Amino acid sequence: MHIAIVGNIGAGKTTLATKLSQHFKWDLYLEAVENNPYLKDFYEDMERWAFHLQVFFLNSRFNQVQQIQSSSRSVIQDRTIYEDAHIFAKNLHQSNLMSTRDYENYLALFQSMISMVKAPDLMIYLKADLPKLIGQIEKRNRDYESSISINYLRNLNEHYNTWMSTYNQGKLLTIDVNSLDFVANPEDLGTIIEKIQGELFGLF
Ligand SMILES: Nc1ncnc2c1ncn2[C@@H]1O[C@H](COP(=O)(O)OP(=O)(O)OP(=O)(O)O)[C@@H](O)[C@H]1O
Repeated sequence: MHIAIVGNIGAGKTTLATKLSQHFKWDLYLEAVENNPYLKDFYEDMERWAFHLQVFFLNSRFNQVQQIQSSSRSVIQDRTIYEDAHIFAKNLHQSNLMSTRDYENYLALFQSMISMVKAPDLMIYLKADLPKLIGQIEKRNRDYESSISINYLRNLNEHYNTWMSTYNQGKLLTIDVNSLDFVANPEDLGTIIEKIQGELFGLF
């Protein structure tokens, strides 16, 4: 079984994925952040590094999906290959930070790869408004994320809402995390676990 958590920067995907993997004894697949050779440069100059970063993420996510698909164990994945293309690359192109030539080249590569990718059995969308996202990005205080603008986050959120409203490739559970704190409040985590159980094992 393949469960994936999707959502904007700072939505809390990594934290929730870690907690769910412990609770359900699922294997955990995180994003390659520490050894990403482009992320820091990208945040300093998006236009210069957009294409390089997107190709890196696409390849790393594709490798991850292949591992997931060949595993016989249940897994939880932090962010999907769909978000790279439908959210991040699309936004960079629309914001004139990636040229049409590079974007089309990227999309052709994505199309070749996606034909080999099976959608997750359950997708969990962590939906958060800007104040929540900003608060969590500030709290974790990663050096390279200090240059993220409100506008960038807002655009990404709009892309998320558009993409999620048309997603039809599998089960989707949307969780509004604006007023939840699944780190400080165990009952908030309990509510989320119940919802997931309902989706995965419920009768209807
Ligand atoms: N395709 C992409 N294009 C641009 N930036 C990306 C892409 N995929 C991931 N990132 C960025 O890489 C970093 C990954 O960090 P991390 O794995 O902690 O995820 P996150 O988005 O911050 O999620 P969360 O806070 O919900 O766990 C973030 O700054 C994220 O936005």
